[in-house]
Amino acid sequence: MTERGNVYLQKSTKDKIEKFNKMRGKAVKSEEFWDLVVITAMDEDQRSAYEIQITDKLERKELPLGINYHVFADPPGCKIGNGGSTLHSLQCLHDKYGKSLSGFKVILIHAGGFSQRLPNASALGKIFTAFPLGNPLYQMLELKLAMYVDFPSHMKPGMLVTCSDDIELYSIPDQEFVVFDKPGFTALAHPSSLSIGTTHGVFVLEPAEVPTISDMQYRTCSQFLHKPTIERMRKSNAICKRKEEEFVYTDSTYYIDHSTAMTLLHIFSEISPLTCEVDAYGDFLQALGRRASVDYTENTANVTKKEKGLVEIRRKIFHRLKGTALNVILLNNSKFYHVGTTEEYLFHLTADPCLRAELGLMASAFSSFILEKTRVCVMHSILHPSVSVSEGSVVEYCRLDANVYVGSRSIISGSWIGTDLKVPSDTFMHSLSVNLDGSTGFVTVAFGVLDDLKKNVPRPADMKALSLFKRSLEDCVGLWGLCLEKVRFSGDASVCSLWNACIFPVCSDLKDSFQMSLKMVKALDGGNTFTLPKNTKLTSLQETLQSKNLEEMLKYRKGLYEDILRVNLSNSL
Ligand SMILES: Nc1nc2c(ncn2[C@@H]2O[C@H](COP(=O)(O)OP(=O)(O)OP(=O)(O)O)[C@@H](O)[C@H]2O)c(=O)[nH]1
Ligand SMILES: C[C@@H]1O[C@H](OP(=O)(O)O)[C@@H](O)[C@H](O)[C@@H]1O
Repeated sequence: MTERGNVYLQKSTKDKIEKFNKMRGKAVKSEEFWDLVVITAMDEDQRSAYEIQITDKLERKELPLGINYHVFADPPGCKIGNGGSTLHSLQCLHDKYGKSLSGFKVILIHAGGFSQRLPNASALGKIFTAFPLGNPLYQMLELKLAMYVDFPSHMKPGMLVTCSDDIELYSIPDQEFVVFDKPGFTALAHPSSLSIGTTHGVFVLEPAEVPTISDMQYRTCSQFLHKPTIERMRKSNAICKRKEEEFVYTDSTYYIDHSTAMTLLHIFSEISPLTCEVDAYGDFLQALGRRASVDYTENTANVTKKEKGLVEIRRKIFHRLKGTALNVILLNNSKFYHVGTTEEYLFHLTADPCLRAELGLMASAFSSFILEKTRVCVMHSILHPSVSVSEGSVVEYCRLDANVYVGSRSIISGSWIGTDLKVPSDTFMHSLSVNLDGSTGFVTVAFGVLDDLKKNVPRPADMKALSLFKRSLEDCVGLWGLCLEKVRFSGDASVCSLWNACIFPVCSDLKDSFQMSLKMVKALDGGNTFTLPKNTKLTSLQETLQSKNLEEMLKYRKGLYEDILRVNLSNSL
């Protein structure tokens, strides 16, 4: 992107944020905003957690008022993916609004799933991930609504489909608008490197009627490739060139008009109840365009679980959608950010100067303490003035007592860190509240920031192959004085991973919980020894989420909120 492009991008992003800020806590006119904001959840439990948070946000005047916010849970049973959830949400909307849906502009934000790659969002949801900007503090939901704030007034009734772990920034010429008025699908497209293209959707464009270079172009797509290899991009003519530099146009968010939404609803009636994951990108967009071919339906390389019936369902979707237009809006001065892993989260919130400048991210947002450093991120937290947070780290929803030290590239979330404690670098620690036999307990999970929570082995005896803080899990449990054979994995015993390893103590106090887990972490670097007290109840992150005490976690955040307001008020006097 040129320097001039960058200036436009920053200005345009700032304008959108300002526009959205004016809508927060105010009743909006129907023309200027969405008629319905719909968020999807994986199950009823997640739905109620999201609903409570939306209600609290409306009360705190963090969101525009006067429109309907809905949270729809996926039906019970197998995971249906964001495509299945799109279909199910359409059904819920149709059941609720009937014919009047044909007049509504809807934004559908997918937020189901465990967020295993960004586990500080597992309990309360990725869409409620805090970002260091705004007053009141933004979460991903506000960021999405702000970045798309110009869409509803230039859109025909229909639905904008988006996920909760990506952000798109764009600028277009003054007096022009992103217009969604065409039948079929209309997707936003961003110039990206070929390597980004391998992990997202890539558009193959029909030749332009009149070749022009502009910040925004309306084009047609002949084929959509999902997570293609570079070789495939080349073979399919997906690669474009500007000043000798190769790039591809990748996907993010897309719009469907009302009549296409009804086609999807019809498809749903033919394939429900769903017994497999359907992808809103791979399974819908690959069926579109003149050159779409059924071949992809057999390719299950990108599918997490290869359930029976998947290929058949994909084929049905393909045949029903074939012939539907795939329009693309090339946003040539735009950026796509994915914030769905701990690595991406740390980079964009601390190290990345681009997103910081574009969104105006702060080092310290809605917290009791202003940090001098720029490459850190403290949000919704109370820090004693003697605290030190090293560069590259994020602290959110925490209390840090006197002389606490946090090393670099660490994530601390929802915790209370007692006086004089030192958290090593590259450490992820997240405290959660649980319901235990009628009383409240606390669990602080701890991982290396780059540990893979999804990697699994078939038997507990194979835990040597799982790596925690660069040590094998087998070594770790030995260092904590645990008997190898007694280590439990919650849930499905044939899938043993860091996600379901019952290695974290349940404590009766939040501060003690952090301290005990920190001792375990420190025992792993050889510096300190630590043996878990006999009869300590141990649990996993998976099990903790199943028995999470939502009220307690939200109460803790609310307490912090009130204390921060109080501290900041007294500091300003
Ligand atoms: N409602 C619903 N949303 C989903 C489902 N699968 C994925 N999503 C959403 O689609 C988007 C992309 O999915 P992923 O990045 O795989 O989300 P995830 O499963 O939470 O991520 P990890 O556990 O970290 O791999 C996210 O916004 C998810 O919330 C689903 O089965 N139901
Ligand atoms: C924004 C979307 O991200 C998806 O990836 P995941 O978040 O599902 O990993 C891709 O699969 C889609 O093609 C699209 O790019």
